[in-house]
Amino acid sequence: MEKTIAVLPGDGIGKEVTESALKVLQAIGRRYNHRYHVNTGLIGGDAIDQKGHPLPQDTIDLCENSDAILLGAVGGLKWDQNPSHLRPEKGLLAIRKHFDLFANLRPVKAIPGIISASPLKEDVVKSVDMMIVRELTGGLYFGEPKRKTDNGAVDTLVYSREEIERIVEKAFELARLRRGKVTSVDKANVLESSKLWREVVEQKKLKYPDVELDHLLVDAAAMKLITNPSMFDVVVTENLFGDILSDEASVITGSLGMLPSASIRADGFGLYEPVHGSAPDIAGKGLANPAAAILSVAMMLKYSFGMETEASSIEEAVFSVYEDGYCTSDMKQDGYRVLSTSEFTEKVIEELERESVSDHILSAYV
Ligand SMILES: NC(=O)C1=CN([C@@H]2O[C@H](COP(=O)(O)OP(=O)(O)OC[C@H]3O[C@@H](n4cnc5c(N)ncnc54)[C@H](O)[C@@H]3O)[C@@H](O)[C@H]2O)C=CC1
Ligand SMILES: CC(C)CC(=O)C(=O)O
Ligand SMILES: [Mg+2]
Repeated sequence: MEKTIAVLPGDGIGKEVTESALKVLQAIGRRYNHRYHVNTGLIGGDAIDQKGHPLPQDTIDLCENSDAILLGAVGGLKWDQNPSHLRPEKGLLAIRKHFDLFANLRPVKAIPGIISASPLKEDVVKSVDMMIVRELTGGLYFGEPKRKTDNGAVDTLVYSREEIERIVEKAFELARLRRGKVTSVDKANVLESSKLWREVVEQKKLKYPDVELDHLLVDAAAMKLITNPSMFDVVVTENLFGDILSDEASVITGSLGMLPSASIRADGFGLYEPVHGSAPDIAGKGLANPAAAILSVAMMLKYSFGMETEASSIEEAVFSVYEDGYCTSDMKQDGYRVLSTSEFTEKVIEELERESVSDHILSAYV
């Protein structure tokens, strides 16, 4: 099997964790005899500095000619005072819109082997396994008018029925493959866009009588994520709410550095990136947890290439490192040895290669 991957490291720790992700991807290639052709492109602050645009045309061309996109993160203090069109984040929003990557999947699971890294009580988090489905190409981040003057500013939260229908359909379909429950999160007691959201969800429900549905207002959902996170199977919500709730949900795992994401469209083409940002506060120090980027590779193999076995082997390898008593500094626990980004990555690769040997031995007998 051969695939071409566009790799966009971006800024800050995006570069560091993408390096880890690529090492694991090549280890998967060795283990399963796959060939991954990697082409690297510029996005975000680096692209502004080198090309004068947060998403240069040659990066778009590179991605158009690839089977999937792996992205690190964008942003940094250096560009925070830039005019809006020259902020790194615009590059990320632009690539999502360009490729119509409307469905952002953010899985949140308790991490076996280091449950205690969560600041929440073990009996609250131990069985958590949710999928946050965030609408990614509409809402407040893209609505017009969007402008600021000295005397005021405006952003516009707009959704069409079709934009809501397709993300809600995705959520119900995913719920059928999981535990059969959708929780729709909105602010229907105030926002007109949420009132339409809730109407569409109720209409879609009629097509999925086998799927359980409940609605939560976003403020109540934020509270439930802490008090009763295991109530959630699939959570579907709009762009801004999903952005905020997924960072909050990362607490359950013990670190934002654990959360991968898939941003996909109807034909399965996708962009895979950690939920976290460029973390300028720890960039360049070898402290970044690469797990989110590594698990994003697993999501790419699963959602864009249908390689469930290969995806599971990455997840098992990551979890094994924690079970063996290792972690990165963000998950620091008594009794665990703290590893640097590269040391943690090497441990994951060792686990993948160890499993490979055991597969080989097993295949000799079955
Ligand atoms: N997808 C993307 O490219 C995103 C970009 N950003 C950008 O990132 C920059 C920094 O934003 P922040 O609000 O600080 O968010 P952030 O997600 O970069 O960091 C938040 C906190 O989590 C920690 N953290 C994040 N990832 C980590 C990892 N892998 N291992 C260990 N610790 C980790 C950071 O050290 C920081 O204390 C900004 O320019 C922002 O616009 C923010 C979120 C997502
Ligand atoms: C530029 C931001 C919207 C990135 C972010 O926070 C996210 O996608 O989670
Ligand atoms: Mg975010």
